[in-house]
Amino acid sequence: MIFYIIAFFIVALDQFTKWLVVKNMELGESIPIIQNFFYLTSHRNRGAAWGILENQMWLFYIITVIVVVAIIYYLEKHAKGKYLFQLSLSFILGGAIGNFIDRVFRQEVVDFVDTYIFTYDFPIFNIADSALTIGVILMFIQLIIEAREEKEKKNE
Ligand SMILES: CCC[C@@H]1OC(=O)[C@@H](C)C[C@H](C)CCCCC(=O)CCC[C@@H](CC)/C=C\C=C(/COC)CC[C@@H](O)[C@@H](O)C[C@H](O)CNC1=O
Repeated sequence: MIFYIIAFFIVALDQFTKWLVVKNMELGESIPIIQNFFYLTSHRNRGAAWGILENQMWLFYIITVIVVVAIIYYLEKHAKGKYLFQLSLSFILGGAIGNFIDRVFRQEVVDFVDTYIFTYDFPIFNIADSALTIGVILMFIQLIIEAREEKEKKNE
């Protein structure tokens, strides 16, 4: 249950920050937070990461619904007791729902985190993307731990 609450807070934080950006910033406006490193830039994306599959909204609805159903199924059936796995699923769930709300009500995703990693202007993203990426990383860590445990069991 706690993991649905985590997902809810991620959605709430994501939607609140996007609302602030839409309400207080012009499209394309950029506010330097840390010169040459971190800016708040009001941006919209009609695609997925790096703007791929632009305007394929139905594809995004289908993928997101599959992702959400799969996560709830795993949280209920296979992730009991594996807290890192459950945490990764709640982060991915929150991120997917956050961007889904944008896609349904705005037909585009609001992005505002604009970082320059060295000179490369990394794609502008949002809280939902961060939660998705953190969730994906945590899931990889969980899978590596499980693979190690399997190996140790075999070696015993
Ligand atoms: C993060 C997933 C993208 C997110 O997927 C979603 O919504 C999911 C729930 C639904 C999609 C239809 C399906 C995912 C397609 C897979 C994908 O895309 C490969 C992802 C790689 C990823 C490692 C996991 C790298 C990093 C990305 C970025 C940096 O993220 C910190 C760039 C984000 C900016 O391009 C920003 O404009 C994106 C915009 O906000 C819309 N966001 C989405 O489509």
